[in-house]
Amino acid sequence: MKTYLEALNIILSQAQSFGTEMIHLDDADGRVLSEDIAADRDYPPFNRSAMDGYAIMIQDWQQGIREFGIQEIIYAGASPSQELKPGAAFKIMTGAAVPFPANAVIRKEDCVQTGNQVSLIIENLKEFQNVARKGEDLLEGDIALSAQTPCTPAAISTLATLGKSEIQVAALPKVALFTTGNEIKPLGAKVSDTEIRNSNYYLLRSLLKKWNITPAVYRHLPDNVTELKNHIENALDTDIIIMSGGVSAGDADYVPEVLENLGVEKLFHKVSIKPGKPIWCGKARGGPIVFALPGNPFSSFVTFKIFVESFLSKSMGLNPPRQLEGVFRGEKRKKTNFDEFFPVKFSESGKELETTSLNGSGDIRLGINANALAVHPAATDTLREGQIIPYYIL
Ligand SMILES: Nc1nc2c(c(=O)[nH]1)N[C@H]1C(S)=C(S)[C@@H](COP(=O)(O)OP(=O)(O)OC[C@H]3O[C@@H](n4cnc5c(N)ncnc54)[C@H](O)[C@@H]3O)O[C@H]1N2
Ligand code: MOO
Repeated sequence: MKTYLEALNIILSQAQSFGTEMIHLDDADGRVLSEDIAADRDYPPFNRSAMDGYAIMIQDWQQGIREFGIQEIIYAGASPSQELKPGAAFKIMTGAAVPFPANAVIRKEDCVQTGNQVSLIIENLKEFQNVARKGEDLLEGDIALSAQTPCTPAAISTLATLGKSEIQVAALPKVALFTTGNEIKPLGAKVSDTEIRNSNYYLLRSLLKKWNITPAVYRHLPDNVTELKNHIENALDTDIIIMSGGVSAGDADYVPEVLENLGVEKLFHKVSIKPGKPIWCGKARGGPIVFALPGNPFSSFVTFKIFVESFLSKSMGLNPPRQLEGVFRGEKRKKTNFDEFFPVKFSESGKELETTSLNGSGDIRLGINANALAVHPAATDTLREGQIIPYYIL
């Protein structure tokens, strides 16, 4: 049986770009740039006043002038009608261009204006005080954002500043999602005493949404070889097939055999982890990678986070989810000799990890208060207070 790191390496070696596409900036949230973005001009594009105040020539200050006649008012976006004269000041607003030969701005609070005269009540003044100089953020042609930058709010704001209303981003994969199981009913349907509702559809849909992916194909399939075969076969033109349930040892766990009979080459079946041991992963030649996740809700969740997200990250040109280290609080035993993933809450410092409640991988609340998944390493029987362990942020 593979360890999860071995399984992860196999999955990462399958990662590949899904191409690129042009999108509008309105739709860019969470997408990943696939082009370098150069500054179209210097930024700031002009010497920009950082304060509401008065713009003067430092040379006047150096010659001892402390009282100036106000020559003109400059609002943001405007230019003065005449060049600044010696001994004069412009009243100026934050964001306005400080026009040559003005080269210092004294903020309003440090001045007293009487009629059309302004007196400076400061001790020192430096050249370009309170002025953000043209090009000090970026020079025209500088790379402002490089390919593979995620479109965070800050990146989107920068793109807007640069006038990029259309951007090239990594294309999203075409995903088929199948849940399986005769006992699983859709929301709204009547459930008998032995049936349950289809939470994994909503779980996996929600996990995909974070990646801006909406499954192109979705079906709930019964534990029936013919139905499984027909629907999976029809989805072999996608980039990724994600399935839940039907992968362990039960008499109705047909998913691995159906996939193999369809020519999907097995990459691995079973990984030495808990939860998620029965995961099956394969690749159709020239077709999709298939993640057949175990049906228990917490198992589907963990295997999606560890395996599917790593695959998506690398394929989209992002760094895979990072393994961090934290200090375990409490005591935890394990019976298996597998790596065990368990839900934890990390403290504000991000360093202390406290176990949150979970009643096995079938717990319908999936360790709901957790913000991270910690790893109880295979070789350690008992985790003790203060032990350093790996974790992944959820
Ligand atoms: N003899 C063995 N039995 C089991 C093994 C094993 O190694 N030997 N592994 C266990 C482990 S670990 C897991 S995890 C489960 C995984 O089983 P399957 O992937 O075959 O999943 P199912 O049997 O179809 O379902 C498991 C569990 O999850 C519920 N489920 C399934 N789909 C959904 C859904 N869409 N929404 C909500 N809940 C779902 C299902 O009703 C079952 O309770 O196998 C163990 N058995
Ligand atoms: O590994 Mo299973 O995923 O515990 O229930």
